[in-house]
Amino acid sequence: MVAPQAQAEDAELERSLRPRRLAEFPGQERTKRNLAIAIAAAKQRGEPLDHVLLYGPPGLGKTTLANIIAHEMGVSIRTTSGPAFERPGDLAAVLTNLKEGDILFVDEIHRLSSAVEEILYPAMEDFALDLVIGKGAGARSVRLALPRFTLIGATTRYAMVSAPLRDRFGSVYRLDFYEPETLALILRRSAAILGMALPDDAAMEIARRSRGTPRIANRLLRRVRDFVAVRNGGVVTLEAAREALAMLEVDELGLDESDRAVLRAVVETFNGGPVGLETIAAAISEEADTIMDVYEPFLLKCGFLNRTPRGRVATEAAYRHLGLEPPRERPAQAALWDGAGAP
Ligand SMILES: Nc1ncnc2c1ncn2[C@@H]1O[C@H](COP(=O)(O)OP(=O)(O)OP(=O)(O)O)[C@@H](O)[C@H]1O
Repeated sequence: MVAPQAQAEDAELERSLRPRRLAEFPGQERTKRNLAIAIAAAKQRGEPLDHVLLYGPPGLGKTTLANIIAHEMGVSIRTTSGPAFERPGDLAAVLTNLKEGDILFVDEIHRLSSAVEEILYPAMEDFALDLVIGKGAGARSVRLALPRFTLIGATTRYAMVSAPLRDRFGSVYRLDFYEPETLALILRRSAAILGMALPDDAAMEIARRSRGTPRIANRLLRRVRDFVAVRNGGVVTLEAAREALAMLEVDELGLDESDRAVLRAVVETFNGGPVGLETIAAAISEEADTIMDVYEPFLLKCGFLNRTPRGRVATEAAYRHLGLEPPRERPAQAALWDGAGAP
């Protein structure tokens, strides 16, 4: 329920709820301020915007921001993702089809293969495509000019974007989890678009339980709407919102059964850690990547987990959240590090 990745049922609604302009996009103030200046300057010079890298956990608005940038610049956007490029030729075909000023949005850019990345370097730096014609001794390289375009890359794994690729982005922005007040604003806007009356206290209640993530906030709003349609004559109240969220087993911090399973594994199965990610993944039959991208960032933010050189360690707050008494002897946490690999 609170998985921040997009789900099939989200797609259509997400399109209708996506803000189209920077001014309609609440939150991420630092990123917005910098982007607004970069966009205005590029427009003034009549040049394409410098390449932009956006990173952060899923559902925080990377795709939305890419579309907003295109809209604000008044250019077209071509959306694709890292794994879609199997061979260098796939990327070359997309690049040669761009028009001057267009935006190429590559989601999951950390998943580009190195052969495909090689094509991207001269494309980003010199707007050129280097083609090798022929084989062996007779092979020669030909340079084709490309239209000047803007690459917007998005990733949930900044540390997995290779250094040469990272260096070619003119600006890099990290998206942070949203504060409940900002999510409440987003919810009120979504409710208005959906033609729903949403009292402030109910908006705050849903916001607090949305794991700091707009995608989850919008999804919970939809569930509350369904719930009140059946149980409360279509009227949203704080009580009804609470009841709906309790039925979904989303707790007061927004943690769902899967988050709690990760915490319980560290606390109960591995005595509070330190324990490696792969081991936690095996214990709860979940992909290590999913834990790293989806569950762990929020558990770190809540202060329930710490990353140490020897693995993940549960904090006292994690024990308390699970209704358990923290042990007296805690594992040595002197060598804490944040390990996220982010600047
Ligand atoms: N600041 C915001 N204001 C309003 N809605 C937002 C905001 N950020 C995200 N959303 C909404 O949340 C949903 C998910 O956003 P988006 O697809 O941009 O996230 P993402 O970071 O690209 O996720 P992913 O990494 O999974 O692709 C969309 O419906 C979007 O409208």
